[in-house]
Amino acid sequence: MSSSNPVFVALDTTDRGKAADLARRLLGHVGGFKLGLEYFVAQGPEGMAAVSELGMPLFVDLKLHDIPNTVAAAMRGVARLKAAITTIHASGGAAMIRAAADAARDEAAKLGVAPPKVVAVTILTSLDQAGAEAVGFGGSVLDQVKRLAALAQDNGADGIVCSPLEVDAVRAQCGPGFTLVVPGIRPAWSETGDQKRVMTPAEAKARGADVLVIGRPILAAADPVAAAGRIRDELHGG
Ligand SMILES: O=c1ccn([C@@H]2O[C@H](COP(=O)(O)O)[C@@H](O)[C@H]2O)c(=O)[nH]1
Repeated sequence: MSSSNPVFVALDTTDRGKAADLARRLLGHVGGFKLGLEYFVAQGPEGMAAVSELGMPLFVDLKLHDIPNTVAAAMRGVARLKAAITTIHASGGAAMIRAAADAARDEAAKLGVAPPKVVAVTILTSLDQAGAEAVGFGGSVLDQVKRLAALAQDNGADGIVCSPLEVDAVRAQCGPGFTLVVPGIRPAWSETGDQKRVMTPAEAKARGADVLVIGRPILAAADPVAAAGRIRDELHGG
């Protein structure tokens, strides 16, 4: 990941021209680009290339969650996109996590490229305690995130996705080499929207997040480049 700028901007759009234009404008202001399911469904692999050809690290956020055989096959396709980071759901279970991690590494080796970091989504940052309980996660959100982080780490994942609120506890549990990808980032000047477990970029970074995923605070700003610059300044203590 970019050591100087941990921000991956979530280019959440279905529009290839808009994604590529924003990515071009944000070059040098963020550390990488994240493209998700809405973009992939609309634009496919060619649409991903329209952003990856700009040369910045690409985060392919498809949150795969299926039986191990299906996830492994899909993960081979993700590796062919030359993603730097990609996601699965930790709740897919041990065998699914292992299949995803093995497939990513195996396909990348065949292509002679670096494998994507396979990171496992724990509890979505749009869920609060009540929301997590409603889908059947018992105990505190923090305990569930720690449990899923251990499952992911034990089965070959490179890291997890969690909210900034869990970063220090997961870091203590999983150690320095485990990649913590953190959405739910909200500068003090931005709206929370549907995110429930949030923190500012500087707070999340100080707690030990490796990658800060930021969408609407940049995308919905009147001037996305200025918003990205403001976040970068805040991360440097400005
Ligand atoms: O738990 C999760 C996992 C993924 N995301 C993704 O991050 C971005 C956040 O966008 P904002 O506009 O900054 O809220 C978005 O692409 C989500 O799909 C997440 O928010 N929480």
